[in-house]
Amino acid sequence: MTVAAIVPAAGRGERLGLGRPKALAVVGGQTLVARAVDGLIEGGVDVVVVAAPPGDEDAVREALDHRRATVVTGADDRVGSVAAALDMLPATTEVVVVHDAARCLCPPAVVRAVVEAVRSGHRAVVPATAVADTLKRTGPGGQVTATVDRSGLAAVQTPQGFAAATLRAAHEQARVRRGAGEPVAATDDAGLAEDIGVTVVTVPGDPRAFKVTTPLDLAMAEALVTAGPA
Ligand SMILES: Nc1ccn([C@@H]2O[C@H](COP(=O)(O)OP(=O)(O)OP(=O)(O)O)[C@@H](O)[C@H]2O)c(=O)n1
Ligand SMILES: C[C@](O)(CO)[C@H](O)COP(=O)(O)O
Repeated sequence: MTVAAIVPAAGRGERLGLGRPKALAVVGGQTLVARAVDGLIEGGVDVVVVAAPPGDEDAVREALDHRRATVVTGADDRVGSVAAALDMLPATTEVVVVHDAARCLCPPAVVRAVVEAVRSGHRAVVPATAVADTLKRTGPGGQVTATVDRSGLAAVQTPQGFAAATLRAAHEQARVRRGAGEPVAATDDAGLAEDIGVTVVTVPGDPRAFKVTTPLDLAMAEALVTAGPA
């Protein structure tokens, strides 16, 4: 059974503000994209396809060095980048995990848990953590309009795992809807699977799988790498 990984790495990293793609930012001497790919391979995936920012494909290939990964050109948004990589997966692929380059310190154990849950028969699997903050709904002027009951809420990470046919069907529907001028609101692949009626299950996520989004996140990643294994 081939387990493939798609690594969306084509974002511009506007919130990080380095003036170059976030996937090429460096933590402990390694780029985020290289770290993410290493974690996936250590987690047991057989094939890796990375979506690079258009124009930065060679820089991503260089960052990946000798790693077993194919680089494709990404798109304007994450859904398009994942779709471009999905087209490149071998036909023998049965399980696919989609993993943000930006979640570069995700422990391989999370990759294994997600793959195992798909192998056991779930069509869509996400790692999830509890929400720590109190959540408020806000209106005009930032005024609080309600306190949200967080007991039924989870913060969802990547890698997200899918039966290959499910991920293909979910992206095909998104493509068709976009082609018809309909907006596709999902911010993750599990959301696209939900849109076609697939049940998504959770496995425990890990705080180290946080997404490097801002300069503070990058500093936190650097500190964690310097501190060594938890
Ligand atoms: N067009 C895009 C946009 C995002 N991503 C990837 O999706 C993941 C999650 O996206 P996010 O953290 O929001 O990254 P950016 O889009 O780069 O961030 P920003 O909004 O600050 O520019 C990242 O690994 C990013 O590279 C992608 O492959 N293609
Ligand atoms: C896919 C994701 O990492 C799940 O938490 C997240 O939705 C991606 O972040 P974005 O800011 O929505 O691109």
